[in-house]
Amino acid sequence: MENIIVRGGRQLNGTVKIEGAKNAVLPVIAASIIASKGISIIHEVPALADVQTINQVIKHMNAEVSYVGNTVTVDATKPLLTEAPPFEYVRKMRASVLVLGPLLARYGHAKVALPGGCAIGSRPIDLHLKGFEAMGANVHVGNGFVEVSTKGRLFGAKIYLDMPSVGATENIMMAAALAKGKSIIENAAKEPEIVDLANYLNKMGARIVGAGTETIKIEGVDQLYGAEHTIIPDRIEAGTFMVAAAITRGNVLIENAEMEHLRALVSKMEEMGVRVLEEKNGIRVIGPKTLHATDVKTLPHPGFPTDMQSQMMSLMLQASGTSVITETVFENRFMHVEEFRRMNAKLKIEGRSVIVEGPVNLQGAEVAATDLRAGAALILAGLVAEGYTRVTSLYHIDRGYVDITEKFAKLGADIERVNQMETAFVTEQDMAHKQIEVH
Ligand SMILES: CC(=O)N[C@H]1[C@@H](OP(=O)(O)OP(=O)(O)OC[C@H]2O[C@@H](n3ccc(=O)[nH]c3=O)[C@H](O)[C@@H]2O)O[C@H](CO)[C@@H](O)[C@@H]1O
Ligand SMILES: C=C(OP(=O)(O)O)C(=O)O
Repeated sequence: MENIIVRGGRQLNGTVKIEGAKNAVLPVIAASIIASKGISIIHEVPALADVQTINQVIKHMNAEVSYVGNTVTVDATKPLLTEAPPFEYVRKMRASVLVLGPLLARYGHAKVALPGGCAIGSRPIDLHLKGFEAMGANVHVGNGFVEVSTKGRLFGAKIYLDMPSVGATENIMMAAALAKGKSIIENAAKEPEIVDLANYLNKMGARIVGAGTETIKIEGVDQLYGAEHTIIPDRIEAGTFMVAAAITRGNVLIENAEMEHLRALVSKMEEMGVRVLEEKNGIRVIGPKTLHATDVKTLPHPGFPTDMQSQMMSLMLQASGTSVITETVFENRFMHVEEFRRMNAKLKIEGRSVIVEGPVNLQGAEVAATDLRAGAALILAGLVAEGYTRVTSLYHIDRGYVDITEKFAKLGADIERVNQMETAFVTEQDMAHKQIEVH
């Protein structure tokens, strides 16, 4: 089993290049199977475990998929199976449910293992299913599966989402693209990844307007075709490196980062005293001598992203004063608090908020990545902690970050990915002891 070991105290400087967005590429690859003619060529695909999983899912259904360099090519023109692979895949990655909309619209049937709960909350898919029902589908849930079917074509419908769910907006938008007539999604999610998916669907021949606003209008068409598309940069990977620059008081150019996608984070970082500059190729972040405390509440886009909540907590731990971070998107996304405490963090959970007392002298410790962003946040804390931090459960981090160790090392961090058996030390003292033994 592999771990990441980081020794704190190095300032990060230089340039880091941001990959294509995980949360954009997964729905785009899922959408590619809606094309009954032509192939799709998708560029800037990040080499993530989640990308391998979604590729496996659509391969299992009979799509031909190749992944060369950063380009995925999908040929879904052969008849597809409408039953997605077993729970194993949905357990690994909830985005597997995004094949429901395309299959239902193209074949009038889809069956997928029902996703279970996960470390950040229960994450139901009721809003996806209500949307399909409004378009005329029958929904059957039983024996751990969800099955959706319709006799003829789906028909266009007006769908109001109780909350602006990203996945529900995507699934409904894909299904509506091939439905008969006009659909309207109200209270739709406005994330940049929704816009990216709509742009790809429109290149395939769909007629979607309003993506990125709370009302999306979709005029259904009879057929969709493969198309070429380039995935937008990953705003959460960018945000993670922005925090890395700030927390180490470094100076880093985050290449490809899109200011427009990062407004909420930038404004909070500026409030904390961080300098954030828009440059031609991306965003430069310069860490201040003193970080100031602030309050943050996670919200659907354009609010502060829940996927940056744990990384922001790392930064708050270094800020002077009391910060409050409130999670409103997921009901259980504070698993990292216990891990931060192992590093000497002073954190108090009060309902959906965490009170952060800073600045604190973080101490290296063995900590587990409880989800992918928590894993990244623990590395960030490790960058400024005294001594060695060992981060375990790396499979979470690998779902969402390409070469994270190498990228941090290139910026000057003392960080290494090791086989657990090779290096048993976790603390400075242990390390020193080990060196004495060696000499
Ligand atoms: C692959 C992907 O793009 N993942 C992102 C996506 O997840 P995902 O699409 O799963 O997130 P949603 O926006 O759907 O979830 C937001 C909230 O709505 C609730 N909900 C959602 C659907 C539903 O049918 N019923 C329901 O109650 C969820 O439990 C959660 O509390 O958006 C989240 C919120 O920005 C991000 O954290 C994830 O990184
Ligand atoms: C929660 C996340 O992803 P997913 O929805 O794929 O679990 C994330 O990217 O932070």
